[in-house]
Amino acid sequence: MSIEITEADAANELMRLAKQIAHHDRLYHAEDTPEITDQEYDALVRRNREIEEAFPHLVREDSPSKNVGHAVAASPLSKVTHEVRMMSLDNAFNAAEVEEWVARVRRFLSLAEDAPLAFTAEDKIDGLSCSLRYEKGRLVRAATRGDGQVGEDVTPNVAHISDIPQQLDGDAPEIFEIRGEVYMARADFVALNTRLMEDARAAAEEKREEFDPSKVRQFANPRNAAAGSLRQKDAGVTAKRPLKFWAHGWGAASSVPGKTQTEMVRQIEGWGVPVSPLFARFESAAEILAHYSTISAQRPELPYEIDGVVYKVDRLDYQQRLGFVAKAPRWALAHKFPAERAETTLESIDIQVGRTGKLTPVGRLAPVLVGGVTVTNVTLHNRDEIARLGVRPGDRVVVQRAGDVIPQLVENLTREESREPFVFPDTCPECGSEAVAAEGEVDIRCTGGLICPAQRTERLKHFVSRGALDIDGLGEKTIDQFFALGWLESPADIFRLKDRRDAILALDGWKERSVDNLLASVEARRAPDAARLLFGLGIRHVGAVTARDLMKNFHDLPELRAVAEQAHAGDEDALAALTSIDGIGGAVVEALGDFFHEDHNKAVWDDILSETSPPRYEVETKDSPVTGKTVVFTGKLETMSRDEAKAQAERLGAKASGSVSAKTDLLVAGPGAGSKLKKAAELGIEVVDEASWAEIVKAAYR
Ligand SMILES: NC(=O)c1ccc[n+]([C@@H]2O[C@H](COP(=O)([O-])OP(=O)(O)OC[C@H]3O[C@@H](n4cnc5c(N)ncnc54)[C@H](O)[C@@H]3O)[C@@H](O)[C@H]2O)c1
Ligand SMILES: [Zn+2]
Repeated sequence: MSIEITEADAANELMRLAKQIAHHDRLYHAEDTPEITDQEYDALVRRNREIEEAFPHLVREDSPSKNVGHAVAASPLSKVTHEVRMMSLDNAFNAAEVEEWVARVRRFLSLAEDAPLAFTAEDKIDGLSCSLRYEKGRLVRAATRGDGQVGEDVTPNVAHISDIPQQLDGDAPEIFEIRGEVYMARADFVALNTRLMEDARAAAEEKREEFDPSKVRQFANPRNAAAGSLRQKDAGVTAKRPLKFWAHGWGAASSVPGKTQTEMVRQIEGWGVPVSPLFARFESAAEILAHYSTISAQRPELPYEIDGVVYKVDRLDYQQRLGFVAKAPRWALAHKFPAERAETTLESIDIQVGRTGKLTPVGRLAPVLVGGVTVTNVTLHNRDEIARLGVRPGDRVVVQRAGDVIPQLVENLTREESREPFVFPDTCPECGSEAVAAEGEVDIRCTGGLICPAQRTERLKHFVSRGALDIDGLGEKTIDQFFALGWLESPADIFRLKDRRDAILALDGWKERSVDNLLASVEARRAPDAARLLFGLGIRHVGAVTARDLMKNFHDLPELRAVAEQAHAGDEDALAALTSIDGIGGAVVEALGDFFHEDHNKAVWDDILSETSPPRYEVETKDSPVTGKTVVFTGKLETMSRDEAKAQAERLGAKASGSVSAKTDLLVAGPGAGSKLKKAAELGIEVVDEASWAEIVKAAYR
């Protein structure tokens, strides 16, 4: 993602993000009462990272990218300084990011592409990190991570966690600090919340007070429950909470009895400390990604919550060489499950005006990570959709994004019938023209047409696009810039850019060659294809195919306009001339009539035709065995659309018809052909399949 902000804005935003993230770190790590979801938090962290990557010299001393967790200064528990700093993990949200990490590791170690490189992979349990210091195999101190340097002493508390042995089995080194996660199983978490509620109810009854369930403090998730239960001044409270533990690493150690992560994890297990049952060793990126899929499939059935899979480079000498960046090891990566649904705040509803004048409401969201990408906007489609969801700025909403699908707003969590609904504007926010919905349509459109700036730039972009005039070198940014300079008031101005050669050259980023190339591609369209030009005007209902159908019948643009205007004025013959064309119906006739009814459209049209001279439109035909014959297509075509097949037939000088009759010469039948195929057989008409048809077409062009 590229960041498009000025340096001053970047510095400001980094300052704001540092404050915001520190605030949420405190609520989450120190108080176990997060105010925003993890997806919203992760989006803030991502944004911070992206800006820092774009402006490395602006990275702050107090940058969230350098800090782990939260300082424990205010904690009532005693403090423990970690001998070896406790770290966080870098995140990946998709396979590509994992592969990038593997490639980075290989580059760092200068490993050849085929050199062996093994990894471990295990589920990332959602609890809180805990360090257990064993001396001569005896547990002497347990501590939370805190800010990575200083944590809280929870030695008396872990005495109540049966997964944590007071004495290790077998031979342990002089000093060995086991690190892992204290967590709460899902069922225990649910039971705990239920018990907290019941206890509060009983207490209220005893005191003969009114019971208000909304005042009872319950835990938001098992992670917060585990943290809140472990970090208790009174270890007696911890004793009543069903906490568990598993190990995933180590810190200070007088000796390390293994050469790989795998050997070490098995050793720790051998000392009687649980490790993940899903821990395994793999030989490649593909294999760890496969394990990720296996674990994500099992996730719903696991008795505890996990939020991803952790990969580590297996060889400890490699880990040593890779070392650390900022706050995480280079040799490990957390591949997080991207939440496909996330909660956030709808901050405002903006109305955007499209090329055809359609007013589209866009929801601006507090940034949130959904499906692994930061989402800040969501389309609200139209007025009806806003009414259906009952959304207004300020509402808490659920956003969903699966795969590459664009994000959708699927639910409003703040539905209160009493509040005033959002009022959809009845004027265009761009030009102030009236905005109306046509009979029976849900979409609301600006009636400003080519005088509406939103429609003008969008129409210009469409005008030069591939399917229309196809002018190289006039990209969206250039159009926006030229438009802002007042150089592109109407499409015809494109053909007058040659008079601004020096002015363009004076702009940033333009060189003699690029200006000459641009002007040359404009000149190459002085005699444009009439159907493409017509399509380029962006008249409603006149798409590329319709534009071609119209031009095939009227051959030049002034003739088309004359007929359209006559039809609009009520001329029956003109109307019939239009509607007798295959594929042209009332909507097209009405749209053309409306277009030529507006003076500003007529002016644009005349202007374009004064700058260009499209040659008479003729469908160029090729000689072939089907020239002059009638062809019918039926069944499913696999390599082309029905429209394309018909266009091919026309270029070969054949007539494409929709029904089989005695006049039919050839039937092209794809799979699923039914009655037409039967009729052709009865009439003794030649039948070929799609492949043979393609051969006929190819032969004609040889
Ligand atoms: N909602 C909020 O306001 C808020 C605020 C702060 C943090 N958070 C959440 O907390 C997380 C960030 O915290 P973090 O910095 O501890 O990072 P993290 O939890 O994403 O990853 C680092 C931790 O993962 C743990 N872990 C679990 N399984 C592991 C394994 N197999 N191997 C190694 N480590 C393993 C370790 O304890 C390690 O410290 C994010 O998920 C974030 O969304 C939320
Ligand atoms: Zn408008």
